[in-house]
Amino acid sequence: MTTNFQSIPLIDISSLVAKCDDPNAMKDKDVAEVVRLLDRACRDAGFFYVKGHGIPDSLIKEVRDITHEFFALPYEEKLKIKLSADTGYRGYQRVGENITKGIPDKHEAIDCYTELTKGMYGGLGDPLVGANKWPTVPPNFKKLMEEYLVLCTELSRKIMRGIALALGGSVDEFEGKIAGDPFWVLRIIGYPGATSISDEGLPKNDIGCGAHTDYGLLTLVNQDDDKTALQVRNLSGEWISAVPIPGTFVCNIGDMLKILTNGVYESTLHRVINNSPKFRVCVAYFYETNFDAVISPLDMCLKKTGGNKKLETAVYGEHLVSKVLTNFTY
Ligand SMILES: N=C(N)NCCCC[C@H](N)C(=O)O
Ligand SMILES: O=C(O)CCC(=O)C(=O)O
Ligand SMILES: [Fe+2]
Repeated sequence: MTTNFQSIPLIDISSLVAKCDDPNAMKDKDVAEVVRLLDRACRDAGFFYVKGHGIPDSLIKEVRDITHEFFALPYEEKLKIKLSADTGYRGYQRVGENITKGIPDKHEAIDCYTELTKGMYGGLGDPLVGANKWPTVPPNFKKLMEEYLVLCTELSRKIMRGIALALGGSVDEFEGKIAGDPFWVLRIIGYPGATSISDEGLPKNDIGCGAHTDYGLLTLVNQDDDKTALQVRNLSGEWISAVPIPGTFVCNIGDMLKILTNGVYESTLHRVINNSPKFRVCVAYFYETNFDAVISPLDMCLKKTGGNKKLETAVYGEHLVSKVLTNFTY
């Protein structure tokens, strides 16, 4: 639904993280307050920062540092894990290879997904079949990212528990058939620094990632804390910067959660412009539904919106595959 928000709310989720698996969680006044703040943030902006998430700052920082190290390698080294249709769209893409609304983005990235095998889900996932392409330099890259993925999955499950309560549902509303077996996407992204100068004499850059929405339930953004580049669009079309706040993740809602809530929560448009002269990295973890989940508005959300189904039913895996196939020219 989104509003003319001018800033992105920051929520301390420590009580939710500690207690969301306790059957009496909602009776706890600190949890109830987090739930209320989540509801406000998801309605107003579809974007929020979280602190008190329990993932060690040292690990979050190591993930960004190793990402800087990888992108600083010679191009030939990075090409050893090149992404193509043959790799199931997994691996490294150079600057300009990913396309958003027809325009090449000024970013390079490694894309990883839950591994799929041929014929799984009746062939729905076949374009994405393959093993992830992890770099062998820096040597501990795969191990670190896999450790990080486990923690992001667990944290996302907990935030989704809070969101389920925020909608007035049961705590496990998004488990079972919706996301009892959540698919994940990891995008390890590098944005080259600005090399030109604006009329005002400031560094300026091309668009690092064009305006888009995310595809699934919830995104956790781990961004460099010394460059402001991520921008979120409010109702009047103003771009509000998600200024880095050390120790936090930027969280945002994806298309599947928008459908589930019948638009009560928005998958807000956002884009990236790195106007800093320095190279910026972001590691974005996407917590998605089950790959084959059939997603339509929940009854409790239909009730909140006058009973009319505003959004079409979607199959998550189809949505993802159609996006991935248009993000590349092959
Ligand atoms: N898995 C997710 N959400 N990836 C977001 C990528 C957004 C850019 C992409 N070219 C696009 O147009 O969607
Ligand atoms: O670089 C960022 O801060 C966000 C990237 C993003 O929006 C995405 O990969 O979907
Ligand atoms: Fe995004």
